[in-house]
Amino acid sequence: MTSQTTATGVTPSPDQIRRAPKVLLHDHLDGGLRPGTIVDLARATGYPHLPETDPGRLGVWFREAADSGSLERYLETFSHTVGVMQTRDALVRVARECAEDLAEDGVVYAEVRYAPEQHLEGGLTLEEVVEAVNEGFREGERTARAHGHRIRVGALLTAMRHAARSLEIAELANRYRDVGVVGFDIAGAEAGHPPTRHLDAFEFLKRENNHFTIHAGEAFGLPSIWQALQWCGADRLGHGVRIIDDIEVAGDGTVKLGRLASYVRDKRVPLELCPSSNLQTGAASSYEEHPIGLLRRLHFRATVNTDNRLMSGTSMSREFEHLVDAFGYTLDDLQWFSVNAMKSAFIPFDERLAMINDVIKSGYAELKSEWLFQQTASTRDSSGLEG
Ligand SMILES: O=c1[nH]cnc2c1ncn2[C@H]1C[C@H](O)[C@@H](CO)O1
Ligand SMILES: [Zn+2]
Repeated sequence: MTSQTTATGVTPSPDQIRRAPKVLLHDHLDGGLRPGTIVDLARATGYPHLPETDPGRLGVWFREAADSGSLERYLETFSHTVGVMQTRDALVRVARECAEDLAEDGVVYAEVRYAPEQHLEGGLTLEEVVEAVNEGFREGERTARAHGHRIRVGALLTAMRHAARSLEIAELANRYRDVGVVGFDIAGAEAGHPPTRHLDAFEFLKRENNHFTIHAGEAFGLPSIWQALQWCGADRLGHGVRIIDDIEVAGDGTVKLGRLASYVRDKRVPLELCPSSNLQTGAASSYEEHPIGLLRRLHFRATVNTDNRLMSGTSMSREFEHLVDAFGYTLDDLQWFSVNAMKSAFIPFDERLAMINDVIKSGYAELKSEWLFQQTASTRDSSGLEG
């Protein structure tokens, strides 16, 4: 694909997409390990259950096993990544590499989530887990900077929705809120595990003026989104893609929003959309048919995310590439998604504003101006003015 103009902007090349400043709000630490690191850690920690020990084949195994059409089967693959993340050293390394990989991909701000309760089998306490991951993120930010990339990473602490530790994890997130943790989440199989089972955790966080997102509207539809917003008070929706069920598009193209979809749009509720992940779990059937196209047109607060880079063999750049191919998005569209995501981050308003004005808008302006100069040069060449 080469860069070209459209009426509304510039269609970006893969290289421009990689260099564009990107913001990632929904990425799982235990869904983004490098295959080679999983093999190393399994060897170092004596984890005997890996389905493959060659990194290349292991990467393929994760993508294929996760490509099942069911969220429950998709989630089974995490037993191997979580299985090798049970020591302090493993957690520091995985978090450091996560920050490095995101920075290398042009992500300038990321909120990365994980469930501390899943990393206690080697004898770590919840606090030791959080401190190890924070240390890894700080190291990764430093090594990224040494390689010429700037990234800031905040952690979201996830509680598993089938378990009963959400209040404890919410309290943990609150204790570490000014030291690396920016919010809270619940994840895991959606059907049969409504978010309302965790009301005490959400009410605690609201009383503390803290932030949280909820995985909702992925495998289960509108009732899950409604509960997450109207019972639990979620600030953002993890996925939320099934809000599309409350939007009717008539044959003549007119669009009618139901009450819930109107609320989500009117209140600017951020949707943490994850296109590739949705294709694997069956929440969408192709990139072209993914609801993000309509949601972007209707000006929902849509954001683009990776969910699990290992299981989907993806990155932020690849997610953007898929959308550029499917919907003809321009640099202006990618900037719109990035600004939407930055507006929706859980860090303070003044810091979000500075990221938008001093990093994101200026980064996209630079990419757009590059194109302008290339065009000018080739126009002058072909007009013979240079001769
Ligand atoms: O897309 C998802 N939906 C629900 N749960 C998920 C998804 N991706 C990962 N998880 C779960 C599995 C991980 O072990 C856990 C914490 O990151 O979150
Ligand atoms: Zn997720």
